[in-house]
Amino acid sequence: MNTSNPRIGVIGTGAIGGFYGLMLARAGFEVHLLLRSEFEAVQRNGLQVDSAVHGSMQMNIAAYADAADMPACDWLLVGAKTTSNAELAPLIATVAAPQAKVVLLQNGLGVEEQLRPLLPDHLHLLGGLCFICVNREAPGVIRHQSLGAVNLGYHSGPAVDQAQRQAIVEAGAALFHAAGIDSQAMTDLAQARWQKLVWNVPYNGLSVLLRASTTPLMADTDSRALIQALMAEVVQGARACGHELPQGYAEHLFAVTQKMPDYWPSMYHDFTQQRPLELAAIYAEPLARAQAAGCELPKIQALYQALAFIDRQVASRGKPAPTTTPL
Ligand SMILES: NC(=O)C1=CN([C@@H]2O[C@H](COP(=O)(O)OP(=O)(O)OC[C@H]3O[C@@H](n4cnc5c(N)ncnc54)[C@H](OP(=O)(O)O)[C@@H]3O)[C@@H](O)[C@H]2O)C=CC1
Ligand SMILES: CC(C)(CO)C(=O)C(=O)O
Repeated sequence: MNTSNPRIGVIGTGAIGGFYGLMLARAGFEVHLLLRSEFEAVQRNGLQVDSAVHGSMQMNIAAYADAADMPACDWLLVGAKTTSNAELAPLIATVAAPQAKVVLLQNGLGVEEQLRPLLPDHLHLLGGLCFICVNREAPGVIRHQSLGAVNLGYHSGPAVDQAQRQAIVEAGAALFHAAGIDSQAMTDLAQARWQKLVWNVPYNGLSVLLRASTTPLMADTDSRALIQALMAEVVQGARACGHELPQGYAEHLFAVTQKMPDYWPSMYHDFTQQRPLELAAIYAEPLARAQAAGCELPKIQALYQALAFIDRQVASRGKPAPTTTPL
């Protein structure tokens, strides 16, 4: 592998993949983007990120509609939704250089465990937790509203010991640093995935169920109370599974969200676009793990059941007419 100028492939170039892909390309890295519905637009016009933090950025970056056409990459950033991972596994294997690092830039729990058996053993698998507000606005156009950090942790692969695992994670964080992105090398990916759920469990699901973005969700007494109760259950589930989250973490996230611009979580965009919701990774897996540890999470369970109904309705009926559109 090329350590001085690693080749970076983005598998699934949507909001997350496009934002980080463009930032890395802008920093001088060789970046290759795999796209599907937006391939022609990006090949024709390049990729554009309208960022409230970095300004408007536009770049022509090598774009592909077929993974077989991509060169072998040292780092693969998976930016597709968790619902696509199984179908993406053969594409990842096709594009990966020997001993490539595959980084799942995704929310939820159990995503690495689901993908691992579908990948060749010689690939390193990492998780990446993205603290950012981005969404696709038009084909090849991404809106970046705020934040941007990516925290990385090693999951599995040929690394022989903890020192080697940590060196790989630090090398990944260094790539993001070089692109001006905050990134921490984490030692405990499972804990970090639970921690991120403290935000995603309440806000992602409630945005779909109540058709509301963060500002109205935080302004209403009942939805505020519900957010706090859901956050408390995630903390409880994490504890039952052996992950004691930092004291006051839920309160911290609540305060951070109050300072964020009004935001529609990515699950809401999936709902309005009639795409499958990331329910397995964000709800079913944490519920199953907590239950296996003897811990019931009734409010999360109820939210999950309501969302599963909506998800099935969308899948079976096609387009519902959303009552609200994202801002
Ligand atoms: N958006 C955000 O602010 C945040 C998102 N996350 C997480 O990041 C992950 C990605 O989310 P996000 O970027 O919002 O998702 P998007 O829907 O914006 O992007 C997903 C991309 O993957 C592409 N894709 C899916 N399957 C394939 C395939 N078989 N071949 C090629 N491309 C494919 C989609 O293409 P197509 O257009 O054809 O569907 C789309 O471009 C999720 O797990 C989400 O929860 C985490 C933090 C913040
Ligand atoms: C919590 C938030 C909004 C920003 O950190 C995010 O990362 C998400 O939408 O998943």
